[in-house]
Amino acid sequence: MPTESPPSPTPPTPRDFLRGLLRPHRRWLHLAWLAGLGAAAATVAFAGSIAWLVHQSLFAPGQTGPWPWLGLALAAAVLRYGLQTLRDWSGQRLAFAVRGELRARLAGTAARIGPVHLGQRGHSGAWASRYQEQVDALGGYFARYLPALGLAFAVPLLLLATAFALDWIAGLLLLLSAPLIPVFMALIGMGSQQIHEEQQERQNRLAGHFLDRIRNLDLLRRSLALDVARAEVATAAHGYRRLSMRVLRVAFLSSAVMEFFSAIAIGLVAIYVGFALLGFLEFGPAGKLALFPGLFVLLLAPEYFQPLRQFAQSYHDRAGAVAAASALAPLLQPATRGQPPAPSLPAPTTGPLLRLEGARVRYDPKGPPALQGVHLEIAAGERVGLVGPSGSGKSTLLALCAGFVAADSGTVTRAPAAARFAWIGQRAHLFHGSLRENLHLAAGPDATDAELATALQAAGLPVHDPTLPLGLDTPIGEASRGISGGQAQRVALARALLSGSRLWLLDEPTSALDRETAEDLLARLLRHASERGITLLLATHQIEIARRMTRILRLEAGQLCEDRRV
Ligand SMILES: Nc1ncnc2c1ncn2[C@@H]1O[C@H](COP(=O)(O)OP(=O)(O)OP(=O)(O)O)[C@@H](O)[C@H]1O
Repeated sequence: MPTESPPSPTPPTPRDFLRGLLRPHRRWLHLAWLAGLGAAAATVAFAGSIAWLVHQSLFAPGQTGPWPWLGLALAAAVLRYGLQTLRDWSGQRLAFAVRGELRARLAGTAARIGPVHLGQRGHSGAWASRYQEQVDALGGYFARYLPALGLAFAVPLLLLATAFALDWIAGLLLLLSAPLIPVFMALIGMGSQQIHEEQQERQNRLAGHFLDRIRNLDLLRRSLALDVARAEVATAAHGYRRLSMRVLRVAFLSSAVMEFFSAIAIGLVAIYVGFALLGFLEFGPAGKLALFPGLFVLLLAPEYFQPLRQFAQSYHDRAGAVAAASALAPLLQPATRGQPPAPSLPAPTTGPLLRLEGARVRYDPKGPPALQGVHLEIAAGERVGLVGPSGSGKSTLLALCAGFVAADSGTVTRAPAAARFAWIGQRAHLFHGSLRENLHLAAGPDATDAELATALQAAGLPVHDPTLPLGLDTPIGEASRGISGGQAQRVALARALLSGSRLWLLDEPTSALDRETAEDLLARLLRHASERGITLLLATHQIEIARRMTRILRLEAGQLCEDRRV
């Protein structure tokens, strides 16, 4: 029964994405808010006890000693410090948990969508930048902005209620000055978000740009274009620096606006309290304002603005996080158009290893299919050669069997023995690390050095080869730097042997090698496969290689046009 591709899901908005990230870790935010509120209550106790202490020592010096009030002030200060530390710590815990989970999801998505589709969601430089910098860019939002957001409402309300209880005019002054700040902050914030988005886009481009040039250093040197490449990287870096300075300017501007308005408001309260205490103001409660409530309110005024100030300082964290979220959300989409999850048919316990029924693969929903109407059964132990002109769909058929791409129509059924496979392409993908580490990727962490050496020997690369001076400890650079192409393919064969897979998918494994090395590698590959009863699917342009298989499939324009046993 054919399956059609569902419409591609739209990524969540940045706000929904951020909300989704927060949901499982909400408790840390609640703890931060509670600790912040507790710290505000301790601040009220501290200001009250200091104001009372001054009042008593001026107007009733002999009544009670200063010690109880000093003790209370000290206890309140210590409590406030402790609770503020708890608030900051909970915010950091929240950011830590969210970033860890997001990185795990990104890595999981990259593994799930596989190598073919990974490139469609951004080049490797952009993935690296998103995995590292853009996930980090969310840190400030969770560690500072969200705790500050809740407290920017709750703490001023608590202090405002206290101020109103002491003197309603002072309370009114504070109340009227507060809304100015969010209004100006919002105006600045609108511009800041756009700059953040531009900055992150520039950062991605810079990472990709740099990586491309590093990868192609040999080519650039040979074509004498090093100076041009250097100038291009310098221009891109300069653009990024200019944009970073704009981000900083906006951050400073928002803090300055906040400081300016809070200074004016505190000044107003101070003038009111001062004039009322001196007896220049006769109206309302000002006429009979005593030192205790006056001083209490004056001490509370800067604290009233403190949460708003923190909110303002962390506001650009929000802009940065929204920009990062809009880049990260599409990466975590479950599937894009044309690659729905493969139909889940019960895995057969007997019968063919792989069965394709009317399989169609389309990379571009509007373009022609790369494969269509492929009906095929491959039995365990078969050695199948895939031939056909360039672009006929050989690699796509291998990718479909591997599960790197899904059929957008038709079905692919894999027997349990095909769930694990080894892949050898034109160039082995080796990672920066030692030879041992590269082999452990396939063999698992428990494989012994003797097992690794045996596999290398079988692949034609003895561990005591003079070109491997440090044996299994020989360092290998990314893209197999430090060893030859032939040796890299032998490492790939050793990995296939160590993996214990019953199915080997081979995409022109010898095409980049000289004739002698290619012949040796192919002979070893076929010998080990037949000794172990391994099923082979080998794409090749060389018919003489295909003739060494037990079956030949010919593809043309994505269709299977010949299937013959040799
Ligand atoms: N990742 C991709 N995204 C978009 N189109 C692709 C992708 N990979 C392959 N194609 C297209 O699918 C078609 C089949 O390509 P495929 O690589 O499977 O052919 P091939 O027979 O392996 O070619 P070659 O022998 O040159 O490697 C081609 O038209 C190709 O342009």
